[in-house]
Parts: sequence; C-alpha cells; structure tokens
Amino acid sequence: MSIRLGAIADDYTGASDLANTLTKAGLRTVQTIGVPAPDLVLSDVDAVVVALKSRSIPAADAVAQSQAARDWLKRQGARHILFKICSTFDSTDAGNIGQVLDALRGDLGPEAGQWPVLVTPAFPETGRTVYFGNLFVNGVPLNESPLKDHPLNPMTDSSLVRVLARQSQAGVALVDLATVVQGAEAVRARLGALAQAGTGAAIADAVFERDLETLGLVALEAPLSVGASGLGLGLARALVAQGVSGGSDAATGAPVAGAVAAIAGSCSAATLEQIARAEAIMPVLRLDPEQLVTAPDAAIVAALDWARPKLEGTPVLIAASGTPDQVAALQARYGREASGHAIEQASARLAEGLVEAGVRRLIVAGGETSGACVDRLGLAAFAIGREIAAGVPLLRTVDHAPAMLLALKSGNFGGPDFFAAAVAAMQP
Ligand SMILES: Nc1ncnc2c1ncn2[C@@H]1O[C@H](COP(=O)(O)OP(=O)(O)O)[C@@H](O)[C@H]1O
Ligand SMILES: O=C(O)[C@@H](O)C(=O)COP(=O)(O)O
Repeated sequence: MSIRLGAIADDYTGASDLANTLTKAGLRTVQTIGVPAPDLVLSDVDAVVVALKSRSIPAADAVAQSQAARDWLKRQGARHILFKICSTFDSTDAGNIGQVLDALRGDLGPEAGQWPVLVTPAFPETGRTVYFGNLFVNGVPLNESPLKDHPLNPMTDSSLVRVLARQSQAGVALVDLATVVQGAEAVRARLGALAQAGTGAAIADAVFERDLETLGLVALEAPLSVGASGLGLGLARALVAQGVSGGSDAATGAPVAGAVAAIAGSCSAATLEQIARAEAIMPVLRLDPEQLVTAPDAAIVAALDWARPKLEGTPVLIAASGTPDQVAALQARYGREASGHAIEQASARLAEGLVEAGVRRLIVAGGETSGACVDRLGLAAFAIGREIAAGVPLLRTVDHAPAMLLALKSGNFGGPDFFAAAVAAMQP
C-alpha cells in the first residue's frame, strides 16, 4: 500500500516524538530504525518515520543516509517528506540540518526553485516557539536556555535564520508571524516572492498550534519540509482534513512482563532533575563518566553486577549523566566527541547486558544514547503506544523476539517524575 507522509528523523528519540504526534493526530504510523529491509511489510500505514542517528555525524554521511531514507519513503508512495530535526535545532556550523536540507532540495532538480523549503522547529506543546526567527525554549531565548550547555551541540545563537545560513547554501529568509497569522494564502504569497528572489529556505515563525496548522497545509503542497513535531502536527492535521485515515489508535498488544530498567545518558537540566527524583522510588547507580571513557569494561561489569540481583524486585536506573561543569571537565580531558562516543557505547553495552539479564521493558534518556542502545539491541521497528509525556510514547518492538517495550526520551522532555511515569506506563 501507499503511504501518504514520509519522515526522516535525525535521531531515534526525535523519531518516536514525531511518530507519537502523528499517531495522536490520527495517522497510522510506524517508526523504523534506519532504512528498512526490502522485506518489511507495511499494511494499513499512513506515515512512516525512518529513524536515523545522523544528527552528530559527519555531514556527508548524514546526507547519504537521509537520501537513502528519502528514496525508500518515495518508493512507498510518500508524496511529502518531512526532515524531522530537533525542536531546539540541535546542530553545529558543520551541520547537519543545512547540509541535509540542501541535498534533499538539490535532488528535486528544477522543481526546487518553486519551493523555498519551510523550516520550523516550533513545538508549542513542549514550549518551543519561534518569533522573528528566534527560537524560544519555554520563553527563554535558545542561547540562554540549558541548550547552551549541550554536550554535543551547544546552541549559542537563537536566530535560526543566522544558524541555518551558516550551514546551508540555499539562501535563508523569514516567514514572519504577521504573515503566518493571515493564513495559508499569505504564506503561499510570501513563499512565492521568496522563490522569485531565489531564496531556497524559509524559517517560519510559529507560536500556537494554529500557526503550525497553516504551515502544515502549505508545506504539504511542496515535496519537502524541515521541522520538529509541531510541523508534523500541522502536516498530519492537513492530511486528516483531506480524508487520510482519521481514526488511529495507539498500538496495544499483549502485555510484556520481564524486568524494568532505565539508562540515562542525557545531561540536560530536565534529565538531571528526573534522575534525582527517581532516587526516591528506585535504586539509582551513578556511573563514573571518566571510568566509562578510560576503563569501560570494568565499569560495565560492575554496573551489571550491581543491577542483576535487584532486577527481580524493582526497576533500576543507571546514569552516566553529569552537570555542565562535570561534562566540560571531562571534555577538556578527553575531547567532546571522544567522551560522548565512549559513554554512548558504554550505555549501549549496558543495555545489552541488562536485556541478557532479563530486562524486557527499557527506558533510555537521551537521543544519542537511545540511538546507541537501540542499535546495539538490533531492534528494527516500533509500533507506537500510548503517550507517557509530551513527545514520549511507549514503543513496542515489531517482529522481535522477545517482545519488548521501550521509552526513548529526548533529554529535554518529560516532567520531574518522568521515570516513575514511564515505569507505570509499562505495567502489564
Ligand atoms: N557525564 C558525562 N560527561 C560527558 N558527556 C556525557 C556524560 N554523560 C553522557 N554524556 C554524553 O552526552 C551526550 C548526550 O546526548 P544525548 O544522549 O543525545 O542527550 P540529549 O537527548 O539530552 O541530547 C551523549 O553523547 C552522552 O554519551
Ligand atoms: O524535537 C525534539 O525536541 C525531540 O524530538 C528531539 O529530537 C530531541 O532530541 P534529543 O534531546 O537529543 O533526544
């Protein structure tokens, strides 16, 4: 069967966030891990989100993987492709949002000139709004928010027109809120004028969901857009209004028993608070991040020895996460990429060890961390279950024995009691 919407997500938590939004809006949605094998059978599916781990890899690799995902989605019939980026625009001047946008747009050939690509990370449900091209996180300019201290993509400029212009050759302009609130016709007119001027990409302001509905309607008329779950919401609502699906239920299935464990690799302010709160309800092991870099084998053996005897009686949480000062100190000693990569790989090996020890319900906090864990576990696709917190659905493995439930949490998402909520949502 033909799908109507294809999405390429640049990380796994972002993919499940988008899949959650599309499902809630009424599209029957599947999340795949990477470009699916040719034998994956899709039936009764309106939207597919291909999850890549391409946010913090060399731009050329991100481009190649995104093009492969786009080609697969188009073969499934997708007429519109959403490149799902982070609602906090996580990227560096080296990429990868602009470079992937340029490549996907370039592949459109002469058609590209008609369509400046709409770009907006706005996601009001989680406090991300864009005004005059500036991104606000819960009312705080991006460069003053906790994202300024992100271990891999510190965001130090809230002007997305400037940020994207440093990454893209497309020529970047703004569709301002005054235009968006006038409705779809005004946005079309603005994009038409930008196309005439040779502009290839437009950051679109959006503060409320109705702004994203307008943008989704217009974006759907073009082959490509770039945004976070808010734009996904707009696209989904436009499709549902056109009669696509309109009756999706989150996936249910046989209860999954087996031990429950959580791994945290996000160093976001939200996750640090969630870990502290989890200490009141479950055993929490705080790993020594330096040991994870210098002597990971010993650290992993010790952590699994700590966890195994507890798993039968209680969920456990194992956290590498550190404060901005601790992260900065580790990075000064071992380098940003090397320490991030080493800790991700150690987290992935812990996930594998926990599953070998009987864990069937796994919570992971952190996008890159989730990517590393899911890859190590060899999971291919997820059905989308009920929402645990805004942007975080319960995931059920597809075609995987034994069946597992997962929650892949973006570092920034979830309330202070997220771990308790996730454990409760996984109860049979
Ligand atoms: N204590 C630490 N010091 C330095 N880096 C860390 C530490 N703990 C985790 N990391 C790394 O920080 C990065 C967090 O990124 P990610 O998992 O994507 O979280 P988020 O969802 O908050 O962006 C990962 O590369 C992870 O390995
Ligand atoms: O759009 C968002 O904020 C999320 O879907 C997302 O992409 C989060 O990324 P991480 O914080 O790296 O998990």
